[in-house]
Amino acid sequence: MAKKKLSADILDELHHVIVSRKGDNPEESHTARLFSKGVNKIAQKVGEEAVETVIEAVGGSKEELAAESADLLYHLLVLWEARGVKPSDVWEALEGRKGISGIAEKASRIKY
Ligand SMILES: N=c1c2ncn([C@@H]3O[C@H](COP(=O)(O)OP(=O)(O)OP(=O)(O)O)[C@@H](O)[C@H]3O)c2ncn1[C@@H]1O[C@H](COP(=O)(O)O)[C@@H](O)[C@H]1O
Repeated sequence: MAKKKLSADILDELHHVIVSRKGDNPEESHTARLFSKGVNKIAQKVGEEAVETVIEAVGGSKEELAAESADLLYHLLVLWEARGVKPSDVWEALEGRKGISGIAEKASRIKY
């Protein structure tokens, strides 16, 4: 069987699953459990997953870095939903930065 072609579309699919878990039983769904704990706890989890990603980036294998990155993206999507941010809001922000050098953008922010 042909292997499914994976792309960032999977983030939109995951977002739909995350939204569908709202109000579900926290005993049966990790996502529902996170929502039941509130934004502060979800934000804390994102911070933990970010640290774990950084640890794997400097000392782990590529596979471990990819796995921790997946954990981070999942928890970040849950955080966005908990704060009412849609993935498309973030995609728009990225789209708006296309063609703008990060270095030039930073220089434009420096005030003397
Ligand atoms: N991508 C993920 C995903 N990545 C990580 N995790 C879970 O995140 C948890 C992280 O474990 P930790 O011990 O760090 O955190 P914790 O259990 O909250 O413990 P504490 O930090 O509270 O002590 C694990 O239970 C992982 O299984 C995920 N849980 C769900 N998903 C996706 O979400 C979908 C829906 O999941 P449910 O909501 O559980 O049905 C799944 O089909 C997946 O596609």
